[in-house]
Order: sequence, then structure tokens, then C-alpha cells
Amino acid sequence: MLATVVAVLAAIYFGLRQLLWATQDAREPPAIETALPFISPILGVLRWGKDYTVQLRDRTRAPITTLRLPGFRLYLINSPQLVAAVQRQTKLLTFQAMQDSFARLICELSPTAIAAQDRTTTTWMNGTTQSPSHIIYKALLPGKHLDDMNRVMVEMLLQRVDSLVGSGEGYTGGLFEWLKREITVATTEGIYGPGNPYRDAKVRDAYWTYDSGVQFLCLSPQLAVAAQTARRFLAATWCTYYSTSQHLRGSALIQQRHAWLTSEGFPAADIAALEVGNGIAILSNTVPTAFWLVYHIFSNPAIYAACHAEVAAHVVTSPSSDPSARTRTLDISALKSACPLLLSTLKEVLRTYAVGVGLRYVSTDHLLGGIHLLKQGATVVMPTAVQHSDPSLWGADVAAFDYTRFAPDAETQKQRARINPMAFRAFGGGSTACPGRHFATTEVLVLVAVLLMRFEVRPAAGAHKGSQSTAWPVATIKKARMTSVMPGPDADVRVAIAQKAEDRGVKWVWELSAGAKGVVLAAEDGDVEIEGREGGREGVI
Ligand code: HEM
Repeated sequence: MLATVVAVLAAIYFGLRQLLWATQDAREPPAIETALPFISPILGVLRWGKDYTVQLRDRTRAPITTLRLPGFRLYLINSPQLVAAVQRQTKLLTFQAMQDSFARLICELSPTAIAAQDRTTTTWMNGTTQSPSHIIYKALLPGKHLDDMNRVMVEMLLQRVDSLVGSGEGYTGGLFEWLKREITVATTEGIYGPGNPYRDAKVRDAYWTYDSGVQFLCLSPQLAVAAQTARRFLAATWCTYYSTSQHLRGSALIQQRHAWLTSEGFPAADIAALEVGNGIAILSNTVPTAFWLVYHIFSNPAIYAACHAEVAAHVVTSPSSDPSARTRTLDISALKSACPLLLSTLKEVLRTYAVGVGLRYVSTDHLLGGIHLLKQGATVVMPTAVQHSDPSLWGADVAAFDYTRFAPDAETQKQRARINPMAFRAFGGGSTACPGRHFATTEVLVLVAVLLMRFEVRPAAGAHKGSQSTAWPVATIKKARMTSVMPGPDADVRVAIAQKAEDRGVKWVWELSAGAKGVVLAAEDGDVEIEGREGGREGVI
């Protein structure tokens, strides 16, 4: 009996090996040898999650490899030069097709909407127009529309934080929970305007239930019951929002998005369904980014002192001996243009925690860099963590959290080391680099600046789960989901946020200069033109 089982297993093993090598073209990137061909990669993803691609990079040390799964071939890119080569091929290696498929998995679209998606993507692939994403999201690029959104978002954020002062008691509870609530409300107010459905706690709760079930919706929608229920409730909410024309009171972004989808024949119910999925882009990464920035600044006295000094240097205080008549003014644009250590801490947070993967669908056979054959139907995978953990790109201290890494040298004021722009991928890159990066970073920086200037943020009793310690706990991301781009902490951290004594009675004015230049957050924000790009520029970080 045992001999039969062993013989069957051996036959399966050799059969799978044979199949793999018979279907692997010698010009394709080398296939990664795994214990059980096709099967081990599935087990590897399940067991190691976000760390799996880093382990494979360390094992192979190849610039690009092929990972074979049942019915799929993934090309894993490790070299930044090949990341750049992939990004130059905006149509042959397309992100739009991946996005369309993802939207179908998580938004439950009708056949009419799927046909409209196919038609608009094909028109772009075969023509000279901008991609659907570029048309829909251009209001997020630096300019008047973004300024308008920023103003509404910042105003709401300040109002929400001010309520801590109004209540006189501050806040004690989970830091992540608090940020989730405040950032959700402020972000969505900037986008959706006064009819913003996320003002309602029921809508916020439903969104976060949906968000936490996205990976199950992708794997098995029938089993993702809670996420499906939340999704349907949210879709109905968005139907009401649009049918009562609330979007006409919202940002240019939401108006342009609605107008384009309507003009392309997307039914009203599908536009509402797509708005549910849109929450993932606009909310899911900003909240964890804010969490890690607050956590690192407030738990480390050196980082706190450096960032506090930088922000304080830009606050103008009106002269008055009476504290209740004192006004402090801060131009928010200084946070991006004149606080290099604060900005560097933000980028280091993004470098340390970003675990997303840049995906591209191979729409036709292509020789990448003239060497590596990428076969039609395969998926190109560019894991952020692979680039962000490479010592040859970042130096021997790659694993350390160095808040000065992206700032100029304190003495010489020169950039410490030239960082390969392809190495920093928290916002993706190429023509699909996150269009929301300027909006998100403004929000996170303003939030942190307000906390730095006006509040104490301390760990509260119970900051460590199950302990009464009031020291900052070590927060981790071991449980990060496969679909995460910026994961939140495995366990929330209990904090007490209280107004500083010196802030009592002070009136604050937060100014936002119009047309403030976007800061360099991705390779696209520099000044060297990339050949074949649909706009955007490449430069140093
Ligand atoms: C810190 C917060 C954020 C992070 C880390 C982040 C990160 C990313 C990443 C990694 C991508 C994929 C890019 C690629 O593969 O090339 C992406 C795409 C995208 N993000 Fe963000 N994002 C953030 C906030 C936002 C916000 C606030 C918005 C909207 C207001 C937004 C809108 C989008 C959209 C629409 C796309 C798809 C782009 C396309 O279709 O070409 N993101 N983001």
C-alpha cells in the first residue's frame, strides 16, 4: 500500500516537472525550482504572504524569474532596471487590464459594464487617447482641482481634531481606530463634498468591513458573506448619492469620474458599484500611512524633536501678552517644501511598510529589454518589498528605520546618497503611479503637524495587548493581507491624545498656498522625461 502511494506521488512529481519544463520557453526568465512544481508556490504564498517574493529574490538573486502556478505564469521582477523597462511598455504590459479584472472581482459588475470596460480599454490600447484611469483621475494632479480638494479635506481634518479640544478630554483609545475614523471622514469630504455618505458611521463601518473582506471576495465571493453584505449596502448608498445629484456638490474628481463613466455607457448601478471599490484606492493606504508616521514620530524622542523643531520653525505667532488673543499661523505648503526631516520620516515609513505589488498583464508576447521573453496572458509582478529591502540599492542598513535617509546631510545640506528613483515604489511608478499621492501626503502631513504643535500623544494603559504597561509597544505587520499596499499594525496601540497646556486659548490659522507644487514622492515627480510615457516625469527622490 505504502509503495503504491509513494509510486503515485513520485509519478505526480515527475509528471509536473516534465510539464513545467516542456511548457517553459528557454528565452523566458529562468523558472524558479520549487519542491513541488506548480503547488509549492501556492503554499509559499499562503505561508509567507508578503515575505514570499523577498525570499525568492534572496534565493535566486536573478534580475527576473518565472514562477509557475497552475494555469498562471508570473514574471517576478527584482532588478530596478527591469522595473523601468516594464514601465516604459504602458500598453504591451498593461495595468489597466489588471484593474478592470480586479474591479470585476470586487464590485460585482453587470455584463453591460464589463462590455463598457472592455471597449474603453481596447480603444485606449489601439489608439492615441489617454487611458481610462488617466482621464478619470487627472483632477488629482497638482493644480486648482487638487487645491480645492485639499482645502475641503484640511478644513474637515482640522475641525475633527479640534473636537478633541472642544470636549476638553482629548481621546483615549486605539490609535488606528481613531485615525481610521478621522481620515475616512476628512478624505471623503474632500472628494464627495457636503453630501459625503461617509459622514454616517454606518457607511464607514460598512466600508471597513468590505475592505477587510476584499481578499476573500477575490478568492471566493460566495464565502465572503460579510463583505458582500457590506458591499451591497454601500452600492445602494452610492446609488442614492448619485441619483440625488450630490456629486454635483463634490470635487472635480468625482464629477469628472461620473461624467466619463456615464458617457461611456456604464449603467447607474455599476457607477455606484465602482464607487464602493474606489474606496480601496482612496482610503485603505492613507490610514495605515498616518498610523506609522504618528507611531514613529511620537514613540521616538529624537524623531519627535527633529520633526517638532522643523514644523515649529514655520509657525508665525502674532505678538500679544494675552494668550487668549494669540494667533499662530502655519502655511501648510511648508510641510512639504521646508521640513526635510518630516518628509524623510514619511518616506522612510512608506519604504519600511509598503508591501504592494505592481502588476501588469502581458497583452502580447514581448522581449523585455530585448532579452527576456514575456508570454501573452502572463502577469508581471513587481513587489515593492523586493526593491525596498535590497541592500545594493539602500545600503547595509536597509533593515533599519532611518528617519534621515531621504533628507539632505545636516551639515553639508547635500543629498546623502543618490537613490535610484526606481527603488522607491510605495506609490508604484510609471504612467500608473498613484495619482492620489499628493492628496494623501498633504493629509497625513497636516494631521501629524497638528498633533506635533498642539497635542501630546502618549501610550495609554493597555497599549500592549493584555498588559497595563504605558511604554510604546513594538508594532508589527506580520499579519498583513496579500491584497495590502500599506498594511496597518497587527494589533492597535492604545494612546491618550491630550491638548498641550501651552496650546490652551491659542487660535490657529492653517493656510494653504494655492498651486503649491507637488513634492517628489515617486520617480514620476522629478524632471527627466521618460521615453514612451503618457505624461509625468522621472527624477531623484
Ligand atoms: C499613502 C497613501 C497611498 C498609497 C501608499 C498609495 C499607493 C498606491 C499604489 C502602490 C498604487 C499602484 C500604482 C502602480 O502599480 O503603478 C496606487 C494606485 C492608485 N491610487 Fe493610490 N495610494 C495612496 C493614496 C491614494 C489616494 C488618497 C487616492 C485617491 C484620492 C489614490 C488613488 C489611486 C488610484 C486611482 C490608483 C490607480 C491608478 C491608475 O489606475 O493608474 N491613492 N496607489
